[in-house]
Amino acid sequence: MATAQGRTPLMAGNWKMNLDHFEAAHLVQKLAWTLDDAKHDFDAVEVALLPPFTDLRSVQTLVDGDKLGFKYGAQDLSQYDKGAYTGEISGAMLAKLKCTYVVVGHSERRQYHAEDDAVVNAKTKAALRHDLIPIVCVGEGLEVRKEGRQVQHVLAQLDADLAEVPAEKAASIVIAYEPVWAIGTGETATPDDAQEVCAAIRKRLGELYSADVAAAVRVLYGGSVKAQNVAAIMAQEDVDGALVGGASIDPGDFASIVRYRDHKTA
Ligand SMILES: O=C(CO)COP(=O)(O)O
Repeated sequence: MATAQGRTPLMAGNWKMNLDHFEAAHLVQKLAWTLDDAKHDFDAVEVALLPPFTDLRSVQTLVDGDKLGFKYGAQDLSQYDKGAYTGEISGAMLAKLKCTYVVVGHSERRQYHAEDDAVVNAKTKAALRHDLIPIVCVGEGLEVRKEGRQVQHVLAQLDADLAEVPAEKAASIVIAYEPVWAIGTGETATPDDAQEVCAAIRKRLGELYSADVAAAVRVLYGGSVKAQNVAAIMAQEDVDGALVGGASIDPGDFASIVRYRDHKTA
């Protein structure tokens, strides 16, 4: 069952640099048991696991072998397809592991690895070359938010990150709005804050591409999403899912987030 807007909600767990491959297998199994107990319909609410690179093979083996219903992907990729780039992982390697998604331009990559919009754009195009769905992250820092320039800031990132991405590819992309000040801080954007920027992103996609592309693209919110706040955020018209950090490595918490439709909203 899609949202009222016809888009399938996506709950994506960004494990960040947590869990080795043993721990990954444990989490996947616990999550599978919990969701199976709740008879979760993966077609109604898609669930993506985004573990560290070293866990991907284990996650793939479990998910594919036991037909668990999860999608999975990586947290980053190289902008290059192959060659002398020590330490990098290519889109082709991720595609070979049957990854569906790859996160691009997470604020932690931008901040700690000096990835600018040109790099994020190159990585977005690299993902698309290998038929991976990029989850392109955008979001403002606290200073920008205090000045009330969040929409302007995020749209400038979006324009640059999607430069030269053709319309036929753009419809499959996922955009994640992650205000930097709300990541790992316990601070959550209010549902209205999330809606304001997610709606602006969708409007811009309409301007850059077409009304059809704008209507098709899923826009996620990320930043301290928890079982307690997810339903109110998901009730917003232009929010199609969540990119969850901390709460995604606890099977009970993440299962509860995935099952947000069971929650009572105040
Ligand atoms: O960065 C995030 C997901 O990519 C959000 O992290 P938290 O949910 O831990 O705030």
